[in-house]
Amino acid sequence: MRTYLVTGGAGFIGSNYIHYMFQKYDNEIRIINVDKLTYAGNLENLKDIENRENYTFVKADICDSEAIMKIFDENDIDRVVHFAAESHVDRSIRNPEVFVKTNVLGTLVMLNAAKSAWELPDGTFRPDKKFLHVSTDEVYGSLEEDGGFFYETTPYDPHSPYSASKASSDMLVKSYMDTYKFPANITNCSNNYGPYQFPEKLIPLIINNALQGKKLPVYGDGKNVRDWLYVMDHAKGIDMVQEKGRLFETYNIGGHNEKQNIQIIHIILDTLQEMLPDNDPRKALVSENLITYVEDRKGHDRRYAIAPDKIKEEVGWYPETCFEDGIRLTIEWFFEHEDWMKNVTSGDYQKYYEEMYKTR
Ligand SMILES: Cc1cn([C@H]2C[C@H](O)[C@@H](COP(=O)(O)OP(=O)(O)O[C@H]3O[C@H](C)C(=O)[C@H](O)[C@H]3O)O2)c(=O)[nH]c1=O
Repeated sequence: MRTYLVTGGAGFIGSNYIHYMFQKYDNEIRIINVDKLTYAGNLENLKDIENRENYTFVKADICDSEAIMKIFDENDIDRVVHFAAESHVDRSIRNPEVFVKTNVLGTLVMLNAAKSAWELPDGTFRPDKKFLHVSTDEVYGSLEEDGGFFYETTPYDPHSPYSASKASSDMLVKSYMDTYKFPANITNCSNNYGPYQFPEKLIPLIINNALQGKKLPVYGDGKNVRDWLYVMDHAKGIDMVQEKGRLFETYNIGGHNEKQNIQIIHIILDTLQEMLPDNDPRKALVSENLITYVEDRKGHDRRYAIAPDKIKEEVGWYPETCFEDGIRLTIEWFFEHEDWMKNVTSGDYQKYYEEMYKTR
């Protein structure tokens, strides 16, 4: 039975990946999930699988090399899938340090632990051990409004402290592959959306605010473009890259679904109107009048878009969920998980939200 070590498995993408993996492999795999449980990590995301015999949760910080080494000492890990990261651009602009610590140093700890567990005396690695580093398309910088794509060969040009920290972590993984022939892959994904996403990110924030009749903050002119990827498609892509991709390669994973932020907001409002029953009091609150143009994000990247070629040709992956379906599935999930949203937006979230939008 293959054993996976998933870092950041209680977060948004990590928890969806764990769900995907158990749906696909059921009892054929074992998953150890190591997560620090920051504000963005939530064991509620994994409630339905927490009692599985082939699942273990370890609360630890990936920067704690002793705790990470212990996991490798006690388990014969076959696959590492490294999600754990600070991920919110706005937070990185306000407080970059924690991004460098978790994203850069934490990745180094993971690399060192896997290397020392998997390395043979002759400097080669035990067969069939693989490390996958989950990263972002933001490392490539920003595209012009009217064209072009990010390719795996596009030079890195990160702009925010967040993307700079992810670019650094990618470079560390690359250096381990180049120097030690460490068996790894890097994936760079576009903007994810779907169940369990923390409402600091555009889509869940807009859904949550609209349902409460709160203002919908649009940064700048609202015409920045993101390439939206349904999170379960991403989970499938990661698994396919790890099993079918060429070792040492980078694969971009994009939604091929470019939309301006303002378009996203209109689609959400229309879909909410359509899905809410007439007798639901929230229906009257959902309105375009909530749209509020606010101060732009500093250094706001204009456009991200990923070329479809490499992962499709080499691995056979493509995004299966069209945005219309993905957004309905997401909204349906939020309707069914009102308590989840209430829990994650209580306490510190209010403080964060008020501070973030004080000047906006
Ligand atoms: C929260 C918020 C955002 N925006 C704008 C800013 C962006 O142009 C777009 C999406 O913002 P968000 O913060 O959701 O995501 P990105 O900054 O594109 O970054 C995200 O996608 C990449 C791939 C990652 O790697 C990041 O980890 C992930 O956070 O909406 C607004 O206009 N209003 C708002 O209230």
